[in-house]
This record gives sequence, C-alpha cells and structure tokens, in this order.
Amino acid sequence: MSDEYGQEQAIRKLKPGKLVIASHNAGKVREIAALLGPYGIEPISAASLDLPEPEETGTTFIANAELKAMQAADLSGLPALADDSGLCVEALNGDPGLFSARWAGPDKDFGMAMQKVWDGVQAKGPDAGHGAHFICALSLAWPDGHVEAFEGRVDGLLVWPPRGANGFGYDAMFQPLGHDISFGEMDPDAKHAMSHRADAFAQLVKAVI
Ligand SMILES: O=P(O)(O)OP(=O)(O)OP(=O)(O)OC[C@H]1O[C@@H](n2cnc3c(O)ncnc32)[C@H](O)[C@@H]1O
Ligand SMILES: [Mg+2]
Repeated sequence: MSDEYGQEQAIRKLKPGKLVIASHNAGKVREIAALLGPYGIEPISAASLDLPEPEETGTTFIANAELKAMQAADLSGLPALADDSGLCVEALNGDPGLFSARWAGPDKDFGMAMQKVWDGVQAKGPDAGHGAHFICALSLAWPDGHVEAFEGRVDGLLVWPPRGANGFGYDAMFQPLGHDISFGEMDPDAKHAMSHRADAFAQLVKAVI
C-alpha cells in the first residue's frame, strides 16, 4: 500500500503526480493526456511500463474499465485510469458496443469495421435509422484496490462514406447531433469539448480531482 494513496486517506483527491493511462490505444492515450493537460498530472502510458493487455471479460463498459484500471494500478503501484468505450448503433440493437475493438479484428482494421457497421445497417432495409451513440466508461483505480467509475455518452448519426482523417476508430463515420461534420473531420479540441470521453472525464474531475 502506498502512503500517498493509502486506505487511511479520507479524501481521495488525485494530487498532481503520476497517473498511469491503462490503455494500449494510442488514440485514446492522446485524448486522455489532452484532457488531463490542465491539471498538472503527468500521464504515463501502459505501453511505456510494458503492462500487459488484460482480457476484457466484463459484460458492461464499466466492468471492463474497472478491470483494466485495477490491473494497471496493482502492477504499477500507481493510480491508474482506464477507458472502455464503444460505438452503439440503434439499428443493430447496440452493436458493436462492447465489441467495438473486436469488430476491427487482430489487425485493428477500422476501415473494415466501419464497412461492417454500415453493411449491417443497410441490411436492415431502407427504413433503418442512422442513430448511434458512443459510450465511454472511465475508471480510476488506486493501488490499494479502491476504484471509481464514470460513464459518458454522445449521441449522433452514422454517415457514409467515412469522412475525415482526425481521431481514431469509428470517428470518420460518426457525426454528433447538432453538427454537420464527423468526429473524423473535427479538430481534436472540438471533439474534446463534446465527446463521450469528455463527458465521463468531466464527471471524474468533479468527483476526484
Ligand atoms: O482497451 P484499450 O487498451 O484501452 O484499447 P481498445 O482500443 O481495445 O479500447 P476498447 O477495448 O475500449 O474498445 C473500444 C473501441 O471503440 C472505439 N472507440 C472508442 N472511443 C472512440 C472514439 O472516441 N472515437 C472513435 N472510436 C472510438 C475504438 O475503435 C476502440 O478500439
Ligand atoms: Mg480493449
């Protein structure tokens, strides 16, 4: 148990210091580091610590975020922040959802994954809606086993063909409600102002920073 983050600490404010970003997705690590920017917290990536990628056996975004954060905190001895997220498509009953990364296969081919999403919606017929949302669960875990989690969401529409080279994953086929450009076409700062990750992060900041 570390002194700084021990069980006896009544208020678990995240003091400026080191925080492991328990993700192996470079796009997420970049976004989380940008969100942490104003708080004077030094992010350390799981990859730079050679942390293993745990199997995501949870049945909810929060469960998966918690298992990733708890493993990284346990192995590193530092507080760790993990993100489990995904694209939920209404016409596909919420798929790919928890399996958003897995739909891209071992080569992480999101061109193929986006095509699969679009083909799935087309197969539902001409009346299928294009509504979708992203969910992001952020979990913060301390080496003593304490863990908290926050869930954010952004609603939008699927667009086809994919547009823009910014962002990562499914960004090029997702247009947030009230906007006429996709996340793939948006400046990173604009995405950070409205994304599912920003929503979850705002809740985390309120609770612990
Ligand atoms: O588990 P870690 O190591 O964090 O990395 P991952 O890529 O496997 O991440 P997830 O298991 O949470 O899978 C979520 C997938 O959902 C997609 N996704 C999540 N947030 C996104 C965003 O902001 N924009 C586009 N796609 C996103 C993206 O393709 C991710 O690979
Ligand atoms: Mg993953």
